[in-house]
Amino acid sequence: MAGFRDIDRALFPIKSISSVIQIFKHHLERTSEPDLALLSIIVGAVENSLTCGRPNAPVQICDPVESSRLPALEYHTIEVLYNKFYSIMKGTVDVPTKTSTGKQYATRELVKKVSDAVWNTLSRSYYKDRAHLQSLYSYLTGNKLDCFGVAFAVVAGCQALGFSDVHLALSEDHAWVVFGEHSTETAEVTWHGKGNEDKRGQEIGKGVAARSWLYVNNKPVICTRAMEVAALVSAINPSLNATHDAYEVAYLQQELLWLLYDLGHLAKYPMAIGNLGDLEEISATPGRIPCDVLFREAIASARSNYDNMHVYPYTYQGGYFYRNKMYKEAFESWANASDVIRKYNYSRDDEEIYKEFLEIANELIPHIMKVESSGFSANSILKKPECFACLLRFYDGICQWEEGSATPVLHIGWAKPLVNTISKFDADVRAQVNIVCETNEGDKKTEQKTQANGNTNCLNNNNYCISKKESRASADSDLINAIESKVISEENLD
Ligand SMILES: FC(F)(F)Cc1cc2c(N3CCN(c4nnc(C(F)(F)F)s4)CC3)ncnc2s1
Repeated sequence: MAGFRDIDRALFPIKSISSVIQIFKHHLERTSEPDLALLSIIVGAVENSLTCGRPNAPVQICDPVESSRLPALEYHTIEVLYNKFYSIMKGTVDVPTKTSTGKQYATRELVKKVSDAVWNTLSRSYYKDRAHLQSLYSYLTGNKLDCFGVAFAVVAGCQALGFSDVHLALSEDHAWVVFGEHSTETAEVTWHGKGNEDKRGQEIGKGVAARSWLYVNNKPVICTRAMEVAALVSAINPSLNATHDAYEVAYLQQELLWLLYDLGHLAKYPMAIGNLGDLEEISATPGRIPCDVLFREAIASARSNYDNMHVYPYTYQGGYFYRNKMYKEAFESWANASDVIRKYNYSRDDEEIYKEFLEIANELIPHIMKVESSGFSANSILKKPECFACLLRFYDGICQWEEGSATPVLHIGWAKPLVNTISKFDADVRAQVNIVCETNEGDKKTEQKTQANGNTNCLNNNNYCISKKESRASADSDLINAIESKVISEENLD
């Protein structure tokens, strides 16, 4: 059992962010296995003291990184919690003594027992989506964990019991574990969403559930120990309240993410790179690559490691472009996000990404239209056929997401902003967009059409065609007719 090393002790009492970073550096660079429980307790304690601490404590105006802005974190405090975690795990799981053959692999029963040990020590009822419930500090001092926190606690518990084969598997909105000699076994260990029966102990569905975004088409992030450290660092939540972040906690998270980035542990973790990009946009670190490069690296990682089945890398990038008024680029990112979601069937477990697309379609794009149509600049996106093409690709992806799904996606609330948006583009701009339809035997391909006047725009050619009759149909009237007829039929249903 890893536990405290002398060098960790030497860094206590923890009085500054930089000593927390030193402990992580030590665990990542000079140990065989970073101790997940120890690191989670430490950052949980720091986050708690700076975000949930005594509200009327005297706020010292000083450099939070080096000074004693942190209430001193005593070694003893951490040690008590660490030993408590270890005894909970040791107590509820009768681990067979090390077999003569040495390496022992976890079994489904063992994983389920550890999940039960965590599950049965959570307090009865609490608001599961609250902030600061992700760490072992929250678990050990308040018996509260969010859904990610339970999965993380199970992996940390298995590590404490000596099962180094149990690792965290992460989709964009769920977490589970892999284990066994070849890490091919999978098990649910936590709940997902509201009002869903948990499936703890079961293996990850291969059937219809696997086609939903929630399980990212069996392309989850499979963590190494160091990537599990990256997950706990990503889960650090600097928010003080709805409008303010605790500066020191955000700084700690940003520095730890750069430490992990430099060691190569974010290379296969697109969301962690996106988190770092968000932090860099807020407060750029001198001498570091700019945030827009990080968002592009996250996309490249998802494309090369996860068969481009992840949506968030594109919505991280789209959000960045939107906040920086780079609307043409934002449309491109959102169309690319839509090209990912079109490959899935929509299921009831996919609410989180549904809300993401709904906000883009019904809040962000209408806001851009309003802003752009108030100005008269010739440079307006309303004059750009490639912007219109991206919007059609964006909406088309959502339509195809719905096709073949048991649950509908679109409803009248989508149609009004959609029609309003499309009608903001003049007919001569719209007519410059070519929809290249797939011939029946064609496979999915991207056709790059070159316009008479030289600008190119493309629509990923998928099996959703707006008009089969001719490949140069002016798309929008068919699309609007199609949507209006759907809306009318829906209204008749109501
Ligand atoms: F484990 C679960 F169940 F919590 C699933 C995970 C979520 C998540 C994450 N997130 C979720 C996505 N997220 C986003 N923040 N902004 C996003 C975007 F919409 F701008 F793209 S996506 C915050 C960080 N960041 C690192 N790792 C993970 S693992």
